Amino acid sequence: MPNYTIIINPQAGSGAAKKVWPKLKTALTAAKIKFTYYFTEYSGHATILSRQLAQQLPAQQVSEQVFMVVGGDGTVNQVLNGIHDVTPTPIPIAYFPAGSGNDFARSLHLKQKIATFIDHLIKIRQPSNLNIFAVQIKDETGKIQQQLLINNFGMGFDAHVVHLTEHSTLKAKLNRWHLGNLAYVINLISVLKNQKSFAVDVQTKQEKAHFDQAYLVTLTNIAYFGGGVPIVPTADPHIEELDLIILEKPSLIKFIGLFILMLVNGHHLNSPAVHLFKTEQLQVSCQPAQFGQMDGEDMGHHSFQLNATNNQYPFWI
Ligand SMILES: Nc1ncnc2c1ncn2[C@@H]1O[C@H](COP(=O)(O)OP(=O)(O)OP(=O)(O)O)[C@@H](O)[C@H]1O
Repeated sequence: MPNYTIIINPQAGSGAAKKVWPKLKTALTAAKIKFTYYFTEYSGHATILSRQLAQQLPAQQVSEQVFMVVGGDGTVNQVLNGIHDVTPTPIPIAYFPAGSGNDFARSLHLKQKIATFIDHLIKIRQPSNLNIFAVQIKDETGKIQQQLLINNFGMGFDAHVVHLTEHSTLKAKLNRWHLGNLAYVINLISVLKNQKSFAVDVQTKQEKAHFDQAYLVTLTNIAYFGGGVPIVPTADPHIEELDLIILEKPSLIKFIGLFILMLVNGHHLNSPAVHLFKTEQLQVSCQPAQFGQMDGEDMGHHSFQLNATNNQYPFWI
């Protein structure tokens, strides 16, 4: 059985992770699982903390280590970015979902029930490789960021919703009644009123495309975004594939119709206003500046240029 280094984000799920941790800790101890644990202390700390902890591991212990995340999609993203290149053999990541949206867990059917999680954990013998994306993000200042992502990168509509939600107290208030995702729905209405269309250029290995009236541009590794909205039902992290969906600005009535189709049967993908690229490498850029989101984290307001490729990472799930 591996040694677990556990990173808990006490803020995830507006405190859900902090609340569940004592019960999870008791269950891990009862199951005789070996672990050490650390709480994140500020936003972005999971990357720094996990990196430091991975760097401190004696070489002979690396093959027995698993890093476990107790938090949401953003914390998994940060731990992955923290540890992925520290050791010659990547350290697998286990995950107990305790965030607000938990889209990564949803796409992998991971369990939030402690007993089921522990039962499964003790049966795992080897990691499973999943697809992740390596992205290079350049903004209008020329600043380049290299990041790994597990779920999606969005420009425009979805990122605008994330921006408003992350900058309001509504999500925290609603999370008290386990209704945090309602904050996204409420902000979605405000974004519907304010989001303008924008220009997007796409280049894949196979084709080039330009859209003058893009509204939502989302590169995704999984079926969901925004806490369970099935944006690309065929996207699957078990498949080495980049899925880019572009929605051209629809009328309000058409948007509502597409949204209903998306929730009901995924037939929004058949609309002429929706364009889906499935590829192994792509470049996408937007003009003028738009809000961006990566794995549900606000990336600010920029004219992004994105380069993305597939990668594989071992998960202990
Ligand atoms: N101690 C802390 N204080 C304040 N913010 C923190 C702390 N630790 C982590 N964070 C930040 O909390 C944010 C949210 O984390 P996370 O995405 O895991 O939870 P969530 O948003 O509730 O879940 P999901 O992404 O699944 O919707 C991240 O941006 C992270 O940097």
